[in-house]
Amino acid sequence: MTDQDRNSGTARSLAAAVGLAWSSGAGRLVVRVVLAVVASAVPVAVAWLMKVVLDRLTVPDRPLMVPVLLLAAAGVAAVLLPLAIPYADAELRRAIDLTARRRLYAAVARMPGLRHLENPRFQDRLSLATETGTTGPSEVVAGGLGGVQGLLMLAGFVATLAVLNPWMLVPVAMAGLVAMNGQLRLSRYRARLHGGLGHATRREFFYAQLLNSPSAAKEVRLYGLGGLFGARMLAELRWSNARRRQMDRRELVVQGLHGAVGALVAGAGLVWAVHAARAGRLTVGDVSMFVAAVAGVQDGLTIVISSVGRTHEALLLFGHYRYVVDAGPDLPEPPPATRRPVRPLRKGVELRDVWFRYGDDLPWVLRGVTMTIPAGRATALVGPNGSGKSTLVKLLCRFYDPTRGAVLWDGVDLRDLPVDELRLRIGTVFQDYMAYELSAADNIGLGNLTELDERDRVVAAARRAGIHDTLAALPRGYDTMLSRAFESPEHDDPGTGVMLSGGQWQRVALARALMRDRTDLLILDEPSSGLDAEAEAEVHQRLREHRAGRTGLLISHRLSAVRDADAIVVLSEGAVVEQGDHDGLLSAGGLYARLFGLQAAGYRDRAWP
Ligand SMILES: Nc1ncnc2c1ncn2[C@@H]1O[C@H](COP(=O)(O)OP(=O)(O)OP(=O)(O)O)[C@@H](O)[C@H]1O
Repeated sequence: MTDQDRNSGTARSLAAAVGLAWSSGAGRLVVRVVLAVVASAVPVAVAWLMKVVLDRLTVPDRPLMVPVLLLAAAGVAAVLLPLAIPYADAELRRAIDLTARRRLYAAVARMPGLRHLENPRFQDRLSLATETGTTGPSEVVAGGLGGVQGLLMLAGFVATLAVLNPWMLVPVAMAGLVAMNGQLRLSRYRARLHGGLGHATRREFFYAQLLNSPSAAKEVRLYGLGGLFGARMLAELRWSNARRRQMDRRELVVQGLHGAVGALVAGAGLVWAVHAARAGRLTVGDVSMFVAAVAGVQDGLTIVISSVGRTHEALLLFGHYRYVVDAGPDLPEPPPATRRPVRPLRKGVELRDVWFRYGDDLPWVLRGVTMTIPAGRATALVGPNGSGKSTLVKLLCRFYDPTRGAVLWDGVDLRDLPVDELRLRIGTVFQDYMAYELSAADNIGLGNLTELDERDRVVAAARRAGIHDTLAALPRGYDTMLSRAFESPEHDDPGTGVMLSGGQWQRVALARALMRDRTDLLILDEPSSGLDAEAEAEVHQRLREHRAGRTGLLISHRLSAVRDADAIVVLSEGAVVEQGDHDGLLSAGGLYARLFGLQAAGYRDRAWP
């Protein structure tokens, strides 16, 4: 990246950050600017008033009351401003943070697919955007206002110094320029460091979560993984600390040099002022103001330099936020010319020579899959681990587009259909379904937001999934929290939360998908893997009744569950290797027959002691 690109990127980030601050609360921003201006004027005013008071003190009968009263007023302002400014900053920060988060999460929610979210590089930038990006604009504003305040104060004292001894300005300005350059380099280095730490920080967080999470606790304890994960977490932390230490040392050197040069300049100035006063060229008031002016210039420079550094660094980090917010959708919208409404499924969903891989540098997962899920029929998809079944589900829900080939809804390419309309017509139980730490009713109702609060619909879905009796018997029925993570202070209240078993959770997830029973396509990816034999048979019986006349795609490794499907498609290494009904596939003697034979033998022939 050239310096020019970098500068224009920083300028765009600056404009975006200020725009965001303005739209979050113009009034608060104006108040904060006024406070910055007043805060910069107070020290200059105090220095001048002090000079006036001292000079008048040495001459009898000169009126003193007005400058003394003004000095007292400036003193009150000097006490109140350091309290008011952090308060105004915090108010501004809260408002900006709210807007920044709203925009960030809206941008992520606007990504209809999974390509961005499943990309580790995007995840790194997203975690940086979440961690530092949302505070970026308030940092930019606070840093910018600090800079304005420092600059105004600097201007006042520079003018004062110019009146007393213009030559003093030369070393002061040189020391300032050197420090400013050092600070800019430091902030660029610090932002690069933050960017480089993103991955290590995520790994560290990942290990910390494993050590703390109740869901990982069983394996962590049984396999004695605590020490290993702890050591790996600390290794990530040590690695990040080493880089942070390097940064701190650079900062120490640059800021130490700046401070030493500043102190030398101030010392030399003081020697000159004392000599000039002795020689009668300066009054006592002049000396007092000179000392205040040199200190003020140094302070002003320090404020400007650190504000520039802080703003610059915040802008560079804000770049990650802008990257995520501006990333745009990860699936192309259908162009208006070819965009078609999603009609109820009449013929079926067809995959036509579908090839797919997750990235250009990754292997093919689907290799020329051609198959049809006919409307009103139950189709089963089976195949060994890693053969691409769940990936195919992702394409059906249009989380990804095929790399080659097409998925057609009644002959219309999914890419020509509005994705949100399409998804309203699909109900899915994913293999890695979610267990929301919410109430039982919410866990089911989330499957259809328009009916979230319709208890009878929620109960009907729970009945179909065979989980109604369990949920109705909970301490607060459907309003019981399915989690103990947010236990209320009334610890002995059993209604605060319960834990479900794996199979019960699976039924809840199934009920969630069944909330969309008016949809056209029901996809069940391993819906019964956690159920006991009786429960599985019962759920499949219910699903058979529910499926009657509907379009369904059932994925299961338990071939007994798919044997009565209208058609069974067998996938192996990303390709369809056979399809037909259960009897036809058995007599064909291919992969399906072999897998079915193995499972059946497992039940039949095992000799138990
Ligand atoms: N997000 C992803 N990024 C990269 N590769 C992926 C991703 N998801 C899945 N894969 C790869 O795609 C291949 C197929 O995975 P998929 O989950 O579709 O198989 P499956 O047939 O559902 O397997 P199983 O029966 O074990 O559930 C695997 O090799 C897997 O590593």
